[in-house]
Amino acid sequence: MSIPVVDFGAYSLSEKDVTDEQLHNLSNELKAAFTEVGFVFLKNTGITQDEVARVMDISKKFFMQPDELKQPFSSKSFAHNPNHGWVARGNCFFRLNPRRPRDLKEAFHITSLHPDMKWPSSDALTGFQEIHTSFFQHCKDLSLRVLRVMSHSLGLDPEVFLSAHHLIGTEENGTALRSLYYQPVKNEEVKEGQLRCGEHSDYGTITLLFQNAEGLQVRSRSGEFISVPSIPGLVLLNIADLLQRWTSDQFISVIHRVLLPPAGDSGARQSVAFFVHPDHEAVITCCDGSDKYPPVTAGAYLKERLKYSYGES
Ligand SMILES: O=C(O)CCC(=O)C(=O)O
Ligand SMILES: [Fe+2]
Repeated sequence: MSIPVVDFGAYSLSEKDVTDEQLHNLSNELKAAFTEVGFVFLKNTGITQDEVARVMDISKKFFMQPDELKQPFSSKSFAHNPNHGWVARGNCFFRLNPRRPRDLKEAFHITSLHPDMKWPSSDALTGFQEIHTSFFQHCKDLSLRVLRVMSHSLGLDPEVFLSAHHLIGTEENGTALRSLYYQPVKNEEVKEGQLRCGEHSDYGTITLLFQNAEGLQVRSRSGEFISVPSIPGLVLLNIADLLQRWTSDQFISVIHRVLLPPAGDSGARQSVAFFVHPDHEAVITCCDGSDKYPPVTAGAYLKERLKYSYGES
């Protein structure tokens, strides 16, 4: 198995709209990837490698600061949104596979673009808010385009997924931009079984992923883990659990993980993930009209998943 590459140029962010024929072709290519692999590389999306590099550079400047300077931006310290902000390495939040020791990483989360949110703004971090906000918007725009193609590929009303994603960037929706920093690994400090990111599947509808180094592995249908290359300029897109449920298991959400670097590799690794979730109040019902899964609101589903994974809501 390898991850297919699909040219999204016809519906890139620089295109106003897509023709019926282009939509039809894109639908066919993406449907094959979503039903057989669950992951796909998109090229020519309109999100440029320069933008990705800017997000990673400014994030890295934030992460490289001493903890005292990051602490004021700690998640849970925001009254408006407990998911916004810095999550320190070693935080109990970071155990995507609860059977393994904590993941070796730290992160900065953005879920709300509410004007009252507090952002790092020291001279060294000039542009942090603007760079992240603009990237969030581009990821949102691309995700909505992908969701439109998806509903087309299943022969559904074009609005069926889109109408449940109106509130991205507000308190009423769980979509998150997560900038991740995997620190250099010193072998003598690693616990048995510890990874950069334990085995898991994502919770929402789709995830966009940008990475600057290898390490990601995806589990194939036959059960073996396949290494995914890191290809600058391409967007890695995967199906997450709620969309698998929504599509009555037609689209598959697959397990993935991030390995430790090979012995002797003392490099850090960065990635940026955009986890798309429907609006908290959206009711998710099997789109083929079956009752394979009972209806659930996206907010209740997310809360349950977080409780199970992290023992918190
Ligand atoms: O860093 C990566 O490449 C993947 C991270 C991931 O899968 C996640 O945070 O859900
Ligand atoms: Fe993931």
